[in-house]
Amino acid sequence: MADDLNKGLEGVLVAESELSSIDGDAGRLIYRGYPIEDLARGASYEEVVYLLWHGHLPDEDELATFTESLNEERTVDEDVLETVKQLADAGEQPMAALRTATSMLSAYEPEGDADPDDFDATLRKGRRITAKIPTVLAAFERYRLGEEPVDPHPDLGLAANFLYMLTGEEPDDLAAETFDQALILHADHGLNASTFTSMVIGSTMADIYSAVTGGISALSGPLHGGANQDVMEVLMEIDESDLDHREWVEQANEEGRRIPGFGHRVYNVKDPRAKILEERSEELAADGEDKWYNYTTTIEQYLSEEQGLAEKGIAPNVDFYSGSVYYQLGIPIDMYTPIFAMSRASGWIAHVVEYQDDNRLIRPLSRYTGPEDQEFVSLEER
Ligand SMILES: CC(=O)SCCNC(=O)CCNC(=O)[C@H](O)C(C)(C)COP(=O)(O)OP(=O)(O)OC[C@H]1O[C@@H](n2cnc3c(N)ncnc32)[C@H](O)[C@@H]1OP(=O)(O)O
Ligand SMILES: O=C([O-])CC(=O)C(=O)O
Repeated sequence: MADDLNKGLEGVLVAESELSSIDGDAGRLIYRGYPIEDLARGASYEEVVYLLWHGHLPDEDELATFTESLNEERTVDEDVLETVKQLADAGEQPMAALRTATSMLSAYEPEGDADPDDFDATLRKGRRITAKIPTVLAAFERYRLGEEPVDPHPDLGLAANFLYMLTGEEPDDLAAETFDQALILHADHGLNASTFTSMVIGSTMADIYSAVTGGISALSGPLHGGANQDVMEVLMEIDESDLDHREWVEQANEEGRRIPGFGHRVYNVKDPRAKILEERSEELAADGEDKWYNYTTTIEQYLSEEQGLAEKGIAPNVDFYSGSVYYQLGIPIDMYTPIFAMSRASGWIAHVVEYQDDNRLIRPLSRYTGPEDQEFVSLEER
């Protein structure tokens, strides 16, 4: 066993989890047994977070209490906001600003001294993190526009409140519902790279702020959460190019460029979340500008069928359609990956608590391929 090399831990089973399950051949995703389609259409993000953290869908009283407790935690300490402003003024990327601010939030955590195996306390901390991330991100956006942050709206849910704090205006129902759905779709996805990162950190019995900060770091890369921003940038590059979008993709292919938003370690068919986001993108396009939706569908058709990617099991992932959805909601492009983090934080927290409850330090092996028996030579004689 120790001699088998599994680069990228591909196909390696390292944990048991009751949180989410993916059937990569059927294109099926469930959270605690509920199909993602049902949750996206019927639940709110708050209900899904409750489901992930507490094991069942909340009844009305449970949801009201949970929502109120999240809403009460939305305010962020002035010191953290001051740092967020400094980061915005310095031109920091929003994902990096979120990483720094999330780490700083722990200094203002009222239960900072709680034992790491006090899982109720960890979930309360997780609630504070989940409630404050949207406030941090919206404040960052306001500061870099030279404006003051907008205070959280006590009567709006997490999704609508984020859009409100970003723009100062209450979103319409379509925007609020679409964004809420997007958050549900991104909340959890098995042992993806950022969740695994959080779990590795959690397996040392480190605190949840460290685990979430690590998750944000892992999510930022272009092979993972960073792909949603890349998709939109590709669509804009196509829009500005003299080539039509099929020719552009053909040329990119010849240059060996990978199209972001395609391919997945687990799915061999179209990601079920991409299907839902495609529908939302179409709906938003019918209400406004349709070129982004048209680009994505034509590119999907071209790559999947004419370039044969579908046959090779390379299909659109969740990031392929989220970019055009967020663009149509008026969200700045470099906020797309932070929004992914805003949602996925709930999944990281759920996995860390689940894993720590039956913890085993995560510590794999590497095969040494360096030299043996080197003769040490002192610095003066080298
Ligand atoms: C939320 C998420 O994290 S979803 C993923 C977001 N990331 C992206 O969208 C970035 C683009 N996609 C990729 O880079 C990859 O598909 C990954 C990293 C997501 C998954 O990759 P892996 O499981 O490691 O697959 P790997 O990179 O080995 O690719 C397997 C084959 O598919 C091809 N392939 C993978 N992605 C793409 C793509 N976007 N476009 C064209 N071909 C691709 C590879 O060239 C390779 O082909 P080959 O076997 O002929 O060499
Ligand atoms: O599961 C993965 O490898 C990538 C991921 O986070 C997702 O698709 O949501």
